[in-house]
Amino acid sequence: MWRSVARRSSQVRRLLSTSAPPAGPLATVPAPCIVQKRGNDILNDPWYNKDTAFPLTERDRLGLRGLLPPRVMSFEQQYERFINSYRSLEKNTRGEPDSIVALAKWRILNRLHDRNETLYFRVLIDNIKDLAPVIYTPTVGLVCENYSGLFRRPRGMYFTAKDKGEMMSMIYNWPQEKVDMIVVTDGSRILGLGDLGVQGIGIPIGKLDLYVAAAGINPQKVLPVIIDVGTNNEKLLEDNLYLGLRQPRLEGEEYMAVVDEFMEAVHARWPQAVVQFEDFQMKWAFETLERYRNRFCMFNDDVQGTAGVALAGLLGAVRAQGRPLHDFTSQKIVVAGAGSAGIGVLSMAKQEMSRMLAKTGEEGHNQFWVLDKNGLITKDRKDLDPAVANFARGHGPNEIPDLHEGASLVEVVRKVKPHVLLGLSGVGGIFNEEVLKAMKESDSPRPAIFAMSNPTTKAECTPEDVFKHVGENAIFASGSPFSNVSLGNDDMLQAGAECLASYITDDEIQKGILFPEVSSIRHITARVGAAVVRAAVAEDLAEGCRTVGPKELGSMSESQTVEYVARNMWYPIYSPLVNNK
Ligand SMILES: NC(=O)C1=CN([C@@H]2O[C@H](COP(=O)(O)OP(=O)(O)OC[C@H]3O[C@@H](n4cnc5c(N)ncnc54)[C@H](O)[C@@H]3O)[C@@H](O)[C@H]2O)C=CC1
Ligand SMILES: CC(=O)C(=O)O
Ligand SMILES: [Mg+2]
Repeated sequence: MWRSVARRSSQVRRLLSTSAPPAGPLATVPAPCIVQKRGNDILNDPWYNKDTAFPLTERDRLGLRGLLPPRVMSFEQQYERFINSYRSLEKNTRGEPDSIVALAKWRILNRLHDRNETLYFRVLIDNIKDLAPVIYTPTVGLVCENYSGLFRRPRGMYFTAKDKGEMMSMIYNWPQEKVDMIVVTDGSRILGLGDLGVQGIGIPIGKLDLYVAAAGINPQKVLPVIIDVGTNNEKLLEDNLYLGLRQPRLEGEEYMAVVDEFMEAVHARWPQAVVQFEDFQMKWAFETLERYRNRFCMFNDDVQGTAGVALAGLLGAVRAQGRPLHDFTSQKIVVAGAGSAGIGVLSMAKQEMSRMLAKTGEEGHNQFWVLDKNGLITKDRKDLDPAVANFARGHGPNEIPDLHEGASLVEVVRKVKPHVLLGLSGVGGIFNEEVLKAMKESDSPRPAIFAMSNPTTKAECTPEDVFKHVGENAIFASGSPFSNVSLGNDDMLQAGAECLASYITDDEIQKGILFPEVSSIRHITARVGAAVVRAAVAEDLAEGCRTVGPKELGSMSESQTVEYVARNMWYPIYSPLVNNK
């Protein structure tokens, strides 16, 4: 999961301190890599392929002599060559419509990804700020919408309703022995773009690319997955070129049986793999989370991951007002969107408030006003989902008089005068001029506006709108590249969120900077990762890895844990290849 803060350019600057852990490889001599292939099979495998950079000795060893042009290029020369082609493409497409340029950039990167993973990830890591929006939101939305037409080569695995009874054997078709991280979607709610069926596979692919680049996950051990149970998108069903099942979505027990079989198959082959659920429509997001969270190593990123990062932003907003963190418990928060993401954020914010209040023994109140497509949600609403009912406004003495069921956003903002206005509605532009002008009357000296819906066209407002209508002092955050590596349960998420929030200095906070600069993301993920490891150890949930067990993790100091995490991050360098066929 990733996002960052949008700010006026005058406020943008690099944030990292020099004491951050190293982002590059720790060993200068890479360990050899045993390869079972020879000749063309190596050139056609993007994981082993080095293109023109195979040294002559390796060409001899691996049966490559004569299969490549004679000149041996260095990694650096290959890198420069690619960057030059990328820059030429930028130059040549100047003035073209944004979507054409975005897809052209995505294509050139995708071709490199299909050919040479090591070079692809080095390019991505070194240019993360420029390229994250190409491999993830907003371009990934466009890619998903056009996936069937753009398709050239498969990536990841495709499980469908027609594979019932076969998944346990299908899972062994994946060529890698070991998988650590799976991102899976059923394509039912892709960003704010709705049901895109099988075309939603672009999301797991893009997210995993970010995890490799930002968090140092080994790309050989990740698996993007789509579970295709059909689509209710009429346009796709009528499209002859659509690559998914052309049938309406399975529902109820039939749907659940397919996802159950997939989870059992994954667990049978890789019992320790983390399975991240992504972009499932709300009902399935919550149902699968409840169903699997205690049986499998899984989490839902839209519900839990978003909450972790949003909480870090909410805590940052309190600091930006020059108030102690404890004052978070009295922040008035209006949320537009009561879906998987909105309810996830609200639940975590409520937990954090309760935790803070428990320390001082104070009593808390409902600090949230939640709206969905039918306006303000109150206890008068019929057929309320239990997850949403927790946040419905009632009729008690702490309620604002005449804020009725279904009240409009502008009415709610005018009457509540919230400290924070948060959008996770999937509807572009709903924080319009009227709503933003109402935010000017906020009880906070620095009103915070979080327009978190993706892709960009679905953001509730732009930063320009905010600074124009709310004022110079406003704080703005949006959904854009930033990675979160928090896994599993809520305490670990909380630790990650608090670490992220604490990473920003008071000076930066005063300038309205709530999240660190994305170009230095590897340094930050090492620290957030270490905070999560320490929380897992404290909860007795850490399993460790190879020779480092929970005991060793528990005896590490904070800085040793950061160093341990940084040392275990994958970094793209060519390893000497040794044949074993
Ligand atoms: N920036 C980030 O980190 C993340 C952003 N998102 C974005 O959040 C959006 C919503 O995601 P989900 O909650 O999973 O979707 P969802 O479909 O589960 O929920 C959408 C909610 O918005 C409400 N809504 C629709 N129109 C509205 C309006 N005019 N005013 C107020 N509420 C309205 C719906 O009634 C529903 O409660 C998507 O655009 C997604 O891309 C989701 C996860 C992470
Ligand atoms: C960022 C994300 O997870 C979403 O927009 O769904
Ligand atoms: Mg998502």
